[in-house]
Amino acid sequence: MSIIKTIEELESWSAGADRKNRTLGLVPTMGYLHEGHCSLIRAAKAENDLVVVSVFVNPTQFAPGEDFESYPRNIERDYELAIAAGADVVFNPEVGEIYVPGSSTFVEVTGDITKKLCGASRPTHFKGVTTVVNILFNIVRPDRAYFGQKDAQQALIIKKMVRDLHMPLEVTVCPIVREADGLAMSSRNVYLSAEERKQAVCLNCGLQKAWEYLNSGSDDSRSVRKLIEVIENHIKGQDLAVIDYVRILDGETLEEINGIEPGKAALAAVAVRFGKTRLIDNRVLSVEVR
Ligand SMILES: Nc1ncnc2c1ncn2[C@@H]1O[C@H](COP(=O)(O)OP(=O)(O)OP(=O)(O)O)[C@@H](O)[C@H]1O
Ligand SMILES: CC(C)(CO)[C@@H](O)C(=O)[O-]
Ligand code: BAL
Repeated sequence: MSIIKTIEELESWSAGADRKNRTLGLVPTMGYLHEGHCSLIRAAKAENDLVVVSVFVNPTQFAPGEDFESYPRNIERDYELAIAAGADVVFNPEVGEIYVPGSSTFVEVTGDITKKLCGASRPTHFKGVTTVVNILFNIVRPDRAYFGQKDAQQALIIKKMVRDLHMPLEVTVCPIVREADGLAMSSRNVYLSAEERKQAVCLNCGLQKAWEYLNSGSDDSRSVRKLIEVIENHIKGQDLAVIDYVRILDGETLEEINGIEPGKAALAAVAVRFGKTRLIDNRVLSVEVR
């Protein structure tokens, strides 16, 4: 099997793959694969007979001036890593294969869930994501699709889209895979200079400090305002870090909350720029019901 570039080739593979009796898991990616992606492929392989990994740098989720052109690409290496992790097929279409000439249809999830966090900094981003994910679902027709918790807001939005539109598949969200020092793996980490890379660990450390404060027993340990301050103060200690956002919101709806309620998950999410590189990370915060 080699890299599949067209829908026609994918359909002919699918026709020979006994799809009626075999389940298929899809792992959508933008390529430049790392261990985070491989963990999704392994999860897909454990639960399905067949696994398709798509590698497509989707232009509609990048705004003008963002890094669409310079996004790291290495399809040969991606192919090797995907197959080693258990993929049956790597689907790597050209832009014109996904977006037919004259294409003008978008799928958009509305409300707080797409407007907050990355939706505030990248207002057209999620409309591009939900549109391409929809197109990939229509082409591949998976039984299950796999996404990473690193992009927590994206995962919530896709789950909502699937629910709202009665899409006939299951969405699984896999845990964040981190480097040894705690930095969340991301294809964009390769943009970082040596000094930026060292300081980038502050996203995860700031989130860890919030977790520790939440469990410290202080009077204000459940206060969202205080926990945000804890994270911000930690990140501001790094001279190259420029905060885009630090927010703590309802873990399902991304609505505003004032405090962490027992038995209810909250999402602490951060986006931080190091030069031209924008990194994101998050942690689910919860306290036990007593
Ligand atoms: N560290 C990680 N752990 C778990 N899943 C991840 C991780 N990094 C990416 N993913 C997931 O892999 C899928 C494809 O992501 P993508 O190709 O954009 O990689 P990325 O490393 O997040 O890239 P970027 O640098 O663009 O954010 C998404 O569902 C994403 O959440
Ligand atoms: C889901 C996705 C592959 C859609 O282009 C992308 O947003 C990503 O890699 O997270
Ligand atoms: N994983 C996020 C894809 C993006 O930033 O466009």
